[in-house]
Amino acid sequence: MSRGETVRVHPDAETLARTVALALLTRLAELQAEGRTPHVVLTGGTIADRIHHEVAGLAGESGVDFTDVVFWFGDERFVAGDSSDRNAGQARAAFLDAVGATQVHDVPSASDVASADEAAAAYERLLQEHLVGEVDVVMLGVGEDGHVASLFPGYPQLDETEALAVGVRDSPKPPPDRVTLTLATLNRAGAVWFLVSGDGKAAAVAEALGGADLHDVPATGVDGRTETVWWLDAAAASRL
Ligand SMILES: O=C(O)[C@H](O)[C@@H](O)[C@H](O)[C@H](O)COP(=O)(O)O
Repeated sequence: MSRGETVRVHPDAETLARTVALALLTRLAELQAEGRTPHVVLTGGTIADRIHHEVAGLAGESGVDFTDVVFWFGDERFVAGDSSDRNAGQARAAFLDAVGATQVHDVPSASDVASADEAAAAYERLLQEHLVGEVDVVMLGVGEDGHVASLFPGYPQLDETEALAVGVRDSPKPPPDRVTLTLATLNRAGAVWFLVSGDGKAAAVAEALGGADLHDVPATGVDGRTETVWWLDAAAASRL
């Protein structure tokens, strides 16, 4: 395990989602109390969606000013802007609209630009323009194959060292065309939170925490500068 890496196990997905939502709201409130504008990188996926809904339910009592939080996406499915597959659309529906977030940086869609590479280049420019300093919290779902964002085992994007965001073709998880932040960008975060639920992920979690090669288990390649937390339910932790 890296410096500052912790594992937090909760009995089930529901408790996990509620706990992560509360932790996020607490972190945002603390950062704002220090006079900072928090930057958060969101992820797609099922457990993230549950967490997002919990955030919407709990936001009112949190004291967080969501107009003063900047949201980014760790990856995006390269589909039409109005597709229900878009991580951005799902996050808006789950909580961003409900909490009144106004600073949400979407990855350009297939309705805006011609290719995932073009969308990635545009997102990189946005990051360069609006991301001063580091991201405060990066949230990452983890696939059964150990992928995070759209960084898949054996794929060349894992070795990208210059670009902040890159296009992905032939993704093993549909849809095939995607945009992802690179490891270099994800590793600029103060806190990295892995969000993992279900026994289908147990082997990937055990391998990542066991120090697998990042080309085999991409989650191994991401570490927060001050904190890396594996938020798990009991099923995802069952092989630890
Ligand atoms: O766009 C996506 O699909 C993702 O951002 C991806 O990295 C996701 O977070 C994991 O695949 C976990 O997804 P599940 O929680 O649905 O398994």
